[in-house]
Amino acid sequence: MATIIDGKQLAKELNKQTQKRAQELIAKGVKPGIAVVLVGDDPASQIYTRNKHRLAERMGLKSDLYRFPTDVKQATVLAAIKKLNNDDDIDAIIVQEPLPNHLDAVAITNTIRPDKDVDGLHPQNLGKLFADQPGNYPVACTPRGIMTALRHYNVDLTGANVVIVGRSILVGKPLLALLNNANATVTMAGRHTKDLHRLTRQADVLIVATGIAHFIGQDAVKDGAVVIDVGMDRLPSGKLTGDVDFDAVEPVASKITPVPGGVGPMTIASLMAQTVDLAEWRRNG
Ligand SMILES: Nc1nc(=O)c2c([nH]1)NC[C@@H]1CN(c3ccc(C(=O)N[C@@H](CCC(=O)O)C(=O)O)cc3)C=[N+]21
Repeated sequence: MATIIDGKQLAKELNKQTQKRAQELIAKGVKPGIAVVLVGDDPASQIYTRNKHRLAERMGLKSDLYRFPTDVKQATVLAAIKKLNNDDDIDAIIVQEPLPNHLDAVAITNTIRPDKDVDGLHPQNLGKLFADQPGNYPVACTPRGIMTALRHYNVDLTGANVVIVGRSILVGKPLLALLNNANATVTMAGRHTKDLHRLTRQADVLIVATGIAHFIGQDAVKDGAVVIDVGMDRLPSGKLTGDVDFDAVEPVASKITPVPGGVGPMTIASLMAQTVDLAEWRRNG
């Protein structure tokens, strides 16, 4: 029987603190603002966009959505970002991933002002993270939320064997840096990894971000492992599920995140916290 890592509850506590910090800023005449650029109709992005907008409004933050059709031109997206870069009411800019193939995602990312880059995707922010530089800079919200959850549930990372399955710039790569900076021994795996299950069975902490429903079953998990599921997948029935077969893995894990109610709410709570951080940092350094 594993301890369930209750991301929903933990997010609630974090959101309370963020709301308090936001209210203090608002009292000083600064209303933290977030702008979301959404292209097309990716289902995970739609869940994310809806939930974060709802929470931002509840916290009294400014939350703007810029929605474009799938066939939008590169120049239109770049112009929207440049306008947001110069808008003093906007502290945080998100460009939802995935972007359609005809858009140049690298050029788009590089256009976002680093001090408004709430996803921590700009090479300047990623570079600081990989160099473990001190100081204030944004870090991708899902990795930030996962680190908060691991800390809260007293998962000892020093010397731990951590295996990350999934190498995306939004989840896997920043997690690699954060965990490495926390003295874990990190292995990055992906679809090309040979004998993947033999590798995942060695993990003290297994983090899965593949986007493939129930990719990890009981045979892929070591007894007593901590299992973090970043997946946000739909079963043919339409039900929301994760990359981990929760019912099969929960009996062998020591701690495990559910989907929904695990990493997702922590991502959104981290996004709100980091939006307030950016509002403070941009004004006070
Ligand atoms: N630039 C960028 N940054 C992202 O962080 C990003 C992105 N693009 N594109 C899409 C994915 C997906 N994502 C989610 C975050 C939270 C939930 C979430 O709140 N999940 C709830 C779902 C509850 C419900 O069903 O509404 C839960 O897990 O409990 C979902 C999805 C962030 N992403």
